[in-house]
This record gives sequence, C-alpha cells and structure tokens, in this order.
Amino acid sequence: MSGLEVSAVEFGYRRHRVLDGVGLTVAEGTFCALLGPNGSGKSTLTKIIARILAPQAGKVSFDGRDLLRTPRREHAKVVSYVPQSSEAPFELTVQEAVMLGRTPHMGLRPTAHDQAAVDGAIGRLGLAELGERRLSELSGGQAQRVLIARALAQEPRVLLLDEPTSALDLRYQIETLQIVRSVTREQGVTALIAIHDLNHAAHFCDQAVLLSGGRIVADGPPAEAFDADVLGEVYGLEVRVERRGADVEVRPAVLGDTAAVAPQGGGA
Ligand SMILES: Nc1ncnc2c1ncn2[C@@H]1O[C@H](COP(=O)(O)OP(=O)(O)OP(=O)(O)O)[C@@H](O)[C@H]1O
Repeated sequence: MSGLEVSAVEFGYRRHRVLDGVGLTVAEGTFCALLGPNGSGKSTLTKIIARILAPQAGKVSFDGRDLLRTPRREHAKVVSYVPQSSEAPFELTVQEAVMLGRTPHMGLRPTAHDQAAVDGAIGRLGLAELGERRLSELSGGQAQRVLIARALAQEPRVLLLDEPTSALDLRYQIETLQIVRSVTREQGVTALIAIHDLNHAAHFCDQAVLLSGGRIVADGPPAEAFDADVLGEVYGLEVRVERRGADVEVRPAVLGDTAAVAPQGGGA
C-alpha cells in the first residue's frame, strides 16, 4: 500500500505503558487527525514516527519502506515534524530557521531550489515581512508558524504536526489547517495532525483516529468515526454528534442543542 503504516506499536515510559498495540494506515495524500484526551499518547505516537522515541515493539513504514531502520538523513527526506514547541536557537532569523528544513537535502550551500522552497514556505505561512527578524523577537504564534514553515520547506512525503494550532489565533488556526489540507491535495503529502478540536478535525481532515487507553478506539472518515457514545466514554463528557450531509459537528450536551446553522462552505 502507498502511504503511512503503523502496526502493533508498543511504547511505555519506564513501567508506564502508553501505547498498547497501536496500528493505523494513512493512505498517501490523506489528511488524518489524531485525537484523544490529554495523556492518551498522541504526542508519543507522533514522536515515534518522527524517530524522536523508539518503540519497544512494532513497525512504521511509508510506501513499504521501514522508517524505523532507514538512515536518519533518508528518514528526514521523507518525514518532517512540527513539535508542540521548540528550542530552536533563538539568535537565528526566520529565514535561517526555515532553511534548517532543507538540511537533509542540502549540500554545502543552498541551491536555488533550496532557497525557493524556503521562500515558498515563508510566503505560505504569512511570514515574508518577518524574514530578517530573530526568533527571540517573535510572538508565540509567529514562532509556531516558523516551525510549520520549516517543516514545509523540508518538502516531506509525510508531515507530522503535534497540536500546531494551539498558540494560533482563529485566523491562523484556520489558515494553517487549510495550508496542510492543500499540501495533501496538491502535492500528495500524507499529513497526521494531533489536534484537540473535534470540529476542526471533522471539517478539514479526511480521516479521524481516536486514541484512548493505549489503543485506537475509532478510525475512519470523521462522519463515521465520531460516535456520541464512544466520544462520551473516551472524554468523560456527554456529547451530541450532529450530521449534516458529509459534515459532522460535535457539541457537549451541557451546551444544549445548536440552532440550525447552515455549514460554512464545503471543505477547505
Ligand atoms: N518523558 C516522559 N516521561 C514519562 N512519562 C511521560 C513522558 N512524556 C509523556 N509521558 C506520559 O505518557 C502519557 C502520554 O503522553 P502524551 O504526551 O503522548 O499524550 P498526549 O495525548 O499527546 O497528551 P496532550 O493532549 O496532553 O498533549 C501521559 O500519561 C504522560 O504523562
């Protein structure tokens, strides 16, 4: 199969078991949301695919190629990762930080293609006017957008994002999700995003995977994967799942029923 395959992954921090035989498949060009309550293992799973953590058992492959055993530079040509936060060297400018994304591809000096990939990513994330600014002079949301630009400049086949919208204002949350969706559509990139907002996941993603208790408890198109009983049990909160055609909206029951609002647009 072409795409990302995770199978039978086991991971524990010392004796604390976090992932207990996790398997999922994300077809090439698919935008997949990784959902689950705090502490359910979303970051741990993305870090395993990013090779920051090594699982105790299991396999991760892309297009049939074993990603856990491939040389690190080759892995970095395939997979880019946007962490929740970063300890990037703060003296770097935005341009220099985004150029770090080219490291796995680059020789001694950046080529015209390297520079074009950096400029394209900076433009896409709305950072063009901040190119010469140092990272230490950016707001939290601007710095988060630099991390996303760096990951796009890497021109990966698999884009992993760990809650990339948590520091972003509403406009940039939506723009970031639209950008990720469009790179899946235009470039066939396979994207896996750890995200808390079920409705953003439903609206922008093709696939929703729900982690709970170290296992995957739902996996499919959001309109099929979101079940009120399963979500209620996983989050410990009664919810209503409202379906309007292919669109689906999850609403805590304590907030009452929604007014009949027409969905905005159709996809991103
Ligand atoms: N470095 C660590 N050492 C020990 N335990 C850890 C470590 N990092 C995470 N954990 C534990 O592993 C479990 C899974 O954490 P993880 O960060 O993967 O969850 P998450 O689903 O991403 O959570 P959140 O939604 O809060 O970001 C949690 O119980 C957490 O306390």
